[in-house]
Amino acid sequence: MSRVVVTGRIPDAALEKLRAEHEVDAWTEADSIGRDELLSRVSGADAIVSLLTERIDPELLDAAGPQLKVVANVAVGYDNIDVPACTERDVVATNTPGVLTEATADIAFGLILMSTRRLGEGERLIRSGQAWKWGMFFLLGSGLQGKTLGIIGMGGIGQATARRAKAFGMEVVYQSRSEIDPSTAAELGARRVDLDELLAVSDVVSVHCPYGPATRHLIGAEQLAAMKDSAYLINTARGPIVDEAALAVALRDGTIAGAGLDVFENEPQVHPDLLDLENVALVPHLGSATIETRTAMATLAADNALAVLRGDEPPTPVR
Ligand SMILES: O=CC(=O)O
Repeated sequence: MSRVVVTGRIPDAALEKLRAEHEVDAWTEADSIGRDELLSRVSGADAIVSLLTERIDPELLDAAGPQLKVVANVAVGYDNIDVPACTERDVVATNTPGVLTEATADIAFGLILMSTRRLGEGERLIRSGQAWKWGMFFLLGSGLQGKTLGIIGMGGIGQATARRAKAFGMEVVYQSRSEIDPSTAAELGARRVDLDELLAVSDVVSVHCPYGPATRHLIGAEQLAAMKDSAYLINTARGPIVDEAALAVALRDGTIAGAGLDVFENEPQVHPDLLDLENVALVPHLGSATIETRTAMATLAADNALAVLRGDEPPTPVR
C-alpha cells in the first residue's frame, strides 16, 4: 500500500478508486488547502493528486521526499507544475486531456454569445430594477453568421470550439504550432494563418493555447490594436496569456468591441478596471465545471496515479 495525498476535494468515484488500492489522505474542506498544511501533508507521499490551485514546485517535491513517484494533476493545463523539477526527481507528471474538451468549448462558445449578444448587460439591467422595454435599437449586439472566428491554439479544445463555430455559420482560421489533421481541417473548413493575419481578419478571437513563458502576454496592447475595432476577444485558456491591464484599456477606448473571460491573470483576483466595464463578460473559471466532466477528470487523474504506483505507463503523462 502506498500513501496518496489528494490536495483538494474531488468526486467520490475517484477517491474510491484510490482508496481501493492505497492509503489516501484527502483534503476535504471547502476552502483550499493552505501552503503550510500542504507541505506538511505531502511528507512521505508516494503519489500526489493535485488541483490546479496548488503550486507543485521544488520546495513541495522535496517536502514530499524521494519516494514520490507521481503528481497527477486534475486539469489539462499544468502550468502549476514545475515539470523539469519533477523529471529531475524521477517523478512522473500527468494531466487530464480529452475529458474536458467539450465542456470547455461550450464555455468558450457561451462567452462568445454572452459578449457578442450582450447577455450579461441585459441580465444586469433587469436585475438592477431599471425600467426597460423592447426597442428597435435596444441592446443591439453583433451576429455570428458569416463572421470569422480566429482560434489561437488548435488542440482538442480549439477544434471543438471550431466545430461549434461551423454550426453557427462562421468561417474559421487558426494559429497553431502545428498543422492539424487535414481531414479535420477540411471538415471544419479551417485555414491555418499566422497570428498577424488571424488578428486582422477575425471578428472573434478565442484563445486555446497552453500557458508558459512563450505565451505570457501573447495578447497585449499591440495585438489588441491589430484586431478589428468591431472584434471580440475570448479567453478560456489561462489568464496570463492576455495582458489584462492592456485589455481593460482596449475595451474602454473602443480598440476592440468586447471580451469574454473565464480565466484571469491573478486568479481569483480580477483586474479592477474590468469590473467597471459593461463590454466584458466575466465568469469564474467554469470551463470544465460540469458534474460529468469533473468526475471524468478526477477519475483519469486517479487512473494516472494508480498506473504509476503499479509500475505501469500512465494513460496521460505530460510530455
Ligand atoms: O483550467 C482547467 C484545466 O486546465 O483543466
